[in-house]
Amino acid sequence: MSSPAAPATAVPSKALKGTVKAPGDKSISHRAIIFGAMADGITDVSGLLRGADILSTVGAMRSFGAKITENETGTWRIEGVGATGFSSPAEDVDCGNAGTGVRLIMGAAAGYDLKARFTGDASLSIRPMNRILDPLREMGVSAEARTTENGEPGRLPVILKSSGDLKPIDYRPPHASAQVKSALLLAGLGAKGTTTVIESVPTRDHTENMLRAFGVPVDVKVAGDGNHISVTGPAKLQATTIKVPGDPSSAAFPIIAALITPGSDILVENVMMNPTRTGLFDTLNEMGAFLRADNFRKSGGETIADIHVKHSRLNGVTVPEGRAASMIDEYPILAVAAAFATGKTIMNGIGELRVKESDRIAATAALLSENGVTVAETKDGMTVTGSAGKAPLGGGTVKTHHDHRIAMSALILGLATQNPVSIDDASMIATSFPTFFDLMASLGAHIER
Ligand SMILES: O=C(O)C1=C[C@@H](OP(=O)(O)O)[C@@H](O)[C@H](O)C1
Ligand SMILES: C=C(OP(=O)(O)O)C(=O)O
Repeated sequence: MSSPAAPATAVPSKALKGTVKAPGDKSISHRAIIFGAMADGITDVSGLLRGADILSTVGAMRSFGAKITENETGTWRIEGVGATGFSSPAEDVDCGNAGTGVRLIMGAAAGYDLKARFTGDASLSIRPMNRILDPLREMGVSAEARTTENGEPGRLPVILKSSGDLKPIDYRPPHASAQVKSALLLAGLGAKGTTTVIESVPTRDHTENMLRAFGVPVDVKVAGDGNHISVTGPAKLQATTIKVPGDPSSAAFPIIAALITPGSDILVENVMMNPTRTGLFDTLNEMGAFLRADNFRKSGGETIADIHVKHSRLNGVTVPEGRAASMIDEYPILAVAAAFATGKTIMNGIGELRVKESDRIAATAALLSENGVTVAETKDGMTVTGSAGKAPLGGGTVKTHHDHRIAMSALILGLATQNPVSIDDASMIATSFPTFFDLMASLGAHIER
């Protein structure tokens, strides 16, 4: 994104009170737009996240030939390309700040006869793409990518060329990644035969669930060496109707704000409780948080619930490494909660955080130490020493490195520190949580822009 930097400051706040609704899930929103664009017929999507990442995906899908409109009630209508297939975009496909967007779209595009050039913002342009381009090349795709000045290959811009006639593969990604799994399953729809992704650690299963909703069989075999997830191509998607549930990764911000701000008592409604996404809630429960999920119901094929949260005394814990995939985007905000706990919170096996929108281990460690919290960083983890309920000093100005989750985590910290916490740039928050400021203000949080 090229919007000008927009500093913001969180001021120590009174107790947070009230009821809010979690915004639409980002992962499910990307998939709804991409799958709807590929499908035969008209897909209606309600509850879509209106974040900048999703708007980039909408733009990308239009450039491949889908017709997408939003009506006055906020429902999105997608007329998919169906049997015509994606066509080569006339312009660069700019995926903005969205790793999920660019990786899933490159996988989907690989299944068609086309050529496309993919670009992104400063943050996306330094994130690794060979994790999907290498297996796509094995399937027969030609992909040229940039090598950085430091010699790191596989960066955007990427020029992808495919005949659409792909070879199915069996692939075990070296990192736990739903984006890699999803890209390969989408490419597999265009291959003749069965493409299998083998996951040693399960990652979010939204692609599997949503492909089934679009009429594509997805086979999952649980074996000793992991889950074998297969699609058999050529396969066609049939348009459907999607209701997007609320995003647990966004809900994490008001939830932790309430846990650390004395006297708080809030309800966050509409939170997706898919077990591949709820590792943070398990961890907070182990830390002794008052967190009660209630009113479980089904929405858009997922279970959702309302979460009641009260300010709590937290204890430090060791987060099991096997849980990382189910809370991968929540470590920066967990580290903020850990700053208030009694004892140390040890987070290991999270090297993947170094290749997100920013190096989130380094950025989180800097965020905390700038504000008087003791934190030790390792190659693939960090340990936070909590203040045993005492408000940390605060007063720092945090560098957000084009990273929405670092920006929001710093502002939440500043609601419960002794002094205000500032950030250099709040503009990226709109990528995943465009209603963050209004939602937090409705709970009584004092954040100045
Ligand atoms: O598939 C998805 O929707 C996502 C997968 C995760 O990335 P990785 O697959 O790189 O772990 C996560 O960090 C991202 O926010 C969304
Ligand atoms: C890592 C994230 O997203 P993406 O990979 O889609 O940029 C995130 O939202 O925290």
